[in-house]
Amino acid sequence: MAEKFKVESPNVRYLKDVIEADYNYSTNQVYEENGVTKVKPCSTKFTFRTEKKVPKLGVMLVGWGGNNGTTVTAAVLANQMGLSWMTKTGKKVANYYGSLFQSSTVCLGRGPDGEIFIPFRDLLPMVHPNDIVFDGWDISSMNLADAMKRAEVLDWQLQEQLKPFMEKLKPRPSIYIPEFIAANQEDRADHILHGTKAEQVQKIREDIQDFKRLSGVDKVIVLWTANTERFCDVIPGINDTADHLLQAIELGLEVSPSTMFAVASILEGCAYINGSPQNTFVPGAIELATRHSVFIGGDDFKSGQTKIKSVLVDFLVGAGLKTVSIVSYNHLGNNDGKNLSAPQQFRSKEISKSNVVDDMVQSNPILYGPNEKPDHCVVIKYVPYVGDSKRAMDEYSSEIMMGGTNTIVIHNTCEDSLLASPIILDLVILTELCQRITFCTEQDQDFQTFHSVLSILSFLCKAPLVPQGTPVVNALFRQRNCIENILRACLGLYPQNHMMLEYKMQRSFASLKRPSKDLNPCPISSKKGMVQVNGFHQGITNGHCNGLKQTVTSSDTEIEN
Ligand SMILES: NC(=O)c1ccc[n+]([C@@H]2O[C@H](COP(=O)([O-])OP(=O)(O)OC[C@H]3O[C@@H](n4cnc5c(N)ncnc54)[C@H](O)[C@@H]3O)[C@@H](O)[C@H]2O)c1
Ligand SMILES: O=P([O-])([O-])O[C@@H]1[C@@H](O)[C@H](O)[C@@H](O)[C@H](O)[C@@H]1O
Repeated sequence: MAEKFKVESPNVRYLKDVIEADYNYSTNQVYEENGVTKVKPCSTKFTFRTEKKVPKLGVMLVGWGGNNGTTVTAAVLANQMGLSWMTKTGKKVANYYGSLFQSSTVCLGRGPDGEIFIPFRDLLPMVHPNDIVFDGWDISSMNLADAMKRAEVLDWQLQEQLKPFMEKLKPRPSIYIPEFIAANQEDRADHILHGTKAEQVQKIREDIQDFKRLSGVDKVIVLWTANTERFCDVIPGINDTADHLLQAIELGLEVSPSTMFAVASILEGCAYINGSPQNTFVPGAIELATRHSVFIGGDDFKSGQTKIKSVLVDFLVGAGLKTVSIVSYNHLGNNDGKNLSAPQQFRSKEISKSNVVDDMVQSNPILYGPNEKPDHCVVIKYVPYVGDSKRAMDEYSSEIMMGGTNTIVIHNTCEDSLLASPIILDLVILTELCQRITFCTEQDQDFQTFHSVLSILSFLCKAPLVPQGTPVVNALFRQRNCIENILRACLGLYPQNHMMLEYKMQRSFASLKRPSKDLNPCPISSKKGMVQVNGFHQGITNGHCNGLKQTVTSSDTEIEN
């Protein structure tokens, strides 16, 4: 596929199969010396390689018959076919709103007419969601059309159009261990595998092989969007190492269904993503993924209430306002809410929803003493009538100057599955892209992949899984910038620093005119040429051109706008 744009740089090479880019990775190392805090700017030269060929991607969903599984499948089919449908508020058209890659943009840079934005998905060759082939498993035997109806997420006119396609999709029988999810899920479980744990893991592996063979996809990614499980105890000798975990499965000891799926996926060389909050990735699973150089990621889609929290608290603490109380309440009536009405399953979710402000709080010792953190209360109630339309109510109280208090209250109603579905797409598309990226440094010239624990997925997860000993970042825009800047680095492009110095100087250096072939396309220094407007030094006020002709002259070029 032809590139959407070309980076004009001697550091970027568009080769037959890869885009190769040299990139200076700049950081600032801080250390104490003789009681003095010292900062040392450092730069490491990376060379990135991104394979240009986008594969045919297969995605196998665990929990395919659930609200998220049916909704994301239906959304892709509707977009593939360009469906539209009538509702009481008028015509609706299939789209991918809520997807970082499909519906947000990145700024390439600035041209004579201002900043140039492109769709995030155009930054590097990526899988388009319309091309994804779905398959999966569910403990419920319902075909996807009936399951979509059961989910009560999508408008009926759309469901009617999709029914002939969705009813052909049938989940594969799955692993069911009752004590890991709420007892209220039992009446749903009519489609389960039997046999030993080892036999069930083997069957899941065979399912993956079967899907690959029948669909002709080039690669498969497995994603858990089944119900939230209770946490698993990490037990030495059982799941603390890869070998112990494999042995525990052979011996039929305590291993959760989600971890069994993870093992099966890893052994099949398939990336595995956990969209729920339970601790699927016990140490043995992480070691196994690392041993097999397979990506794993999670935990728990960051879709609504928590996403807002990871922005609002970042803003408050970053603005020097001391958030002292956070209460996050929500009720919903879908099957997820029903499963979460059980204490152990709720506890898994409470943990993932509660830790999301830790990094922001710890970033500001002016406001917070050691180990001091805001009161933080998470409440989830199951109210069947509201279905997938989650009602979230949040209250944020912060201490402000001179003993004042600021309280922000938010009410947020949304179809939970319509927030989660685009996140599922972003998770698998970003994971697949990362499988095509390798890099080396001047000091270590053997090309390597990202670490098996794919922490770049953090933007999409409530409880980011990161390599042991590395920092957990929850602040949403730091997470988003991480993704954007890594992808920009694969193109030799600098991060957006937002300094806009060229517009804050008395003697502008920026070449605002479209760089012609004989002009040095890079900004050029100017020895003279104050910003003059008809002889007067005048800026542009309030973002509006003052209507006067502004001419900036310099030794090499004349800029006129
Ligand atoms: N906004 C969101 O919807 C959102 C956000 C974050 C996390 N999540 C998590 O995503 C998961 C799915 O959410 P949902 O709304 O689709 O729930 P859901 O209950 O509608 O779907 C879950 C599906 O998993 C199936 N299932 C349960 N155990 C299984 C097993 N062992 N193997 C295969 N299938 C199994 C169930 O039969 C059901 O069809 C939940 O864990 C939820 O907490 C959802
Ligand atoms: O992502 P988010 O909106 O903060 O959290 C959501 C919870 O509020 C909701 O109760 C639960 O059912 C969803 O699975 C999701 O986890």
